[in-house]
Amino acid sequence: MADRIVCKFGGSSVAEAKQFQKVKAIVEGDKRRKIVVVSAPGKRNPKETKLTDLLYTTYDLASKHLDFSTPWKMICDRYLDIAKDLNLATKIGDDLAALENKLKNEIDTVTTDFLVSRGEYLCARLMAEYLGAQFVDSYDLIAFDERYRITPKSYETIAQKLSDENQLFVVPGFYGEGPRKQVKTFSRGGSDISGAVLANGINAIVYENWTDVSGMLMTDPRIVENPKPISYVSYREIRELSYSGASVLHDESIAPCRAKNIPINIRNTNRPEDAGTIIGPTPETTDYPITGIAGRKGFSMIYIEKSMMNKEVGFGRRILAILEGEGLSYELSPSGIDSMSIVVDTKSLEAVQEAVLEDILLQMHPDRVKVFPGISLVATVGHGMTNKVGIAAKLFNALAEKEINIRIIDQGSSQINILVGVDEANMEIAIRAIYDAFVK
Ligand SMILES: Nc1ncnc2c1ncn2[C@@H]1O[C@H](COP(=O)(O)OP(=O)(O)O)[C@@H](O)[C@H]1O
Ligand SMILES: N[C@@H](CC(=O)OP(=O)(O)O)C(=O)O
Repeated sequence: MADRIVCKFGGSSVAEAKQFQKVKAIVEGDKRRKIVVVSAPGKRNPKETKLTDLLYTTYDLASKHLDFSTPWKMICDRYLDIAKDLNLATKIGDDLAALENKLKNEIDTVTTDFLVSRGEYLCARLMAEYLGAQFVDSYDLIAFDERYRITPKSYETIAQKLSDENQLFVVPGFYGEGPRKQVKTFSRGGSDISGAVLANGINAIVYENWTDVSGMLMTDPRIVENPKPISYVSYREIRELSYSGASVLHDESIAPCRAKNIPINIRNTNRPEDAGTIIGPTPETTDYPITGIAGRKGFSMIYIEKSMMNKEVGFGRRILAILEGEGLSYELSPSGIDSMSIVVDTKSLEAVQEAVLEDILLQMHPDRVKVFPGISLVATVGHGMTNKVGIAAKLFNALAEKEINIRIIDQGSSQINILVGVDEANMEIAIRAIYDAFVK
């Protein structure tokens, strides 16, 4: 079996014709790069809107029978410019006109997921023509079951449909086939998952994830100026970091690679000479006790207080059952003797908050129940922290010096992640304080 590489190019790597040219040079630079996955064109500058967001706006307007010409024209211009600048023969204008017609005259037959998926679909069509590669639709490769899990059959389909080892394939990221034959997208940033699933399906020797930074940095470069790069990070560490907000890699893209020990290499399309970050199975010793810091906003804390709670058998289980009954998943649940806090996603809570609180009051008879919105979670991650004395003290001291009130503390049993909950307004300050304490 020949060694093959799956390479995924994110929105920033396909934002315009000159980025397509860089992609071509990269793909042609290593003959093992046989499967190319693309996102929809991203921002050409920080002020621009991602094409995926323009598609969401277009759908929103079209479905309300409002004028969608402004975002739609921006979408069309992006594709037409790329096709023109690269002298492509594809009649992309015809595809766009057909889509526009559907939006105007048959909007009831168009779903959000279908329209938004066209961002990746059209980009992949252009890329396939530009690279002289075979286009394969991800709808024909990746299938979801009723609970939106990727079906095991998908991996067999991928192996079979992409079996020609001499062929270069281009596949759109971000979507697949839903359980009712509809187009179904992943969550935002999901092209990373598409690439990982294909890497698993074809037993790739490496999954390359090409973006606009030279690998994973110790924290978000939009928060700390020039954070130190990470040359190696374990699957477990990256999962904690990406789940907690390190948006460079979608957290659900780790499992498909981890299952087959396929290393993930994060690389920079604008600096292909940089080695980037390798993500692999084993922990490695690093210069610092921590590997990275990440933060995510948008959480709420449900706080429940009841005297003698610890003696009430099944209290925690029944509270969680109430959440389950409303289809609400929870992130973490630090508890005391007479109190319990449950951290949930604010947006998901909003839809069911009234029902959840009513159920808790009626079924659990608490002394007090209150929702605190506006919480962010900051994760400090690293194998180097395990069994090391003083790490937590240093971290809390750094936050205290900045007068940041800690709302939640959770050191997972894995010991490779210390999570703190702070007010959203303090998230960036907290990340900078922790970075300065451990790295500077
Ligand atoms: N720890 C981190 N290391 C590197 N980049 C990070 C980190 N946290 C957040 N980012 C951001 O992730 C961005 C890359 O992800 P994304 O915008 O999804 O790229 P793409 O369009 O290539 O998929 C970087 O430009 C950077 O701003
Ligand atoms: N285009 C989709 C999927 C994706 O993965 O994009 P990117 O690779 O640019 O993060 C999104 O914006 O969510």
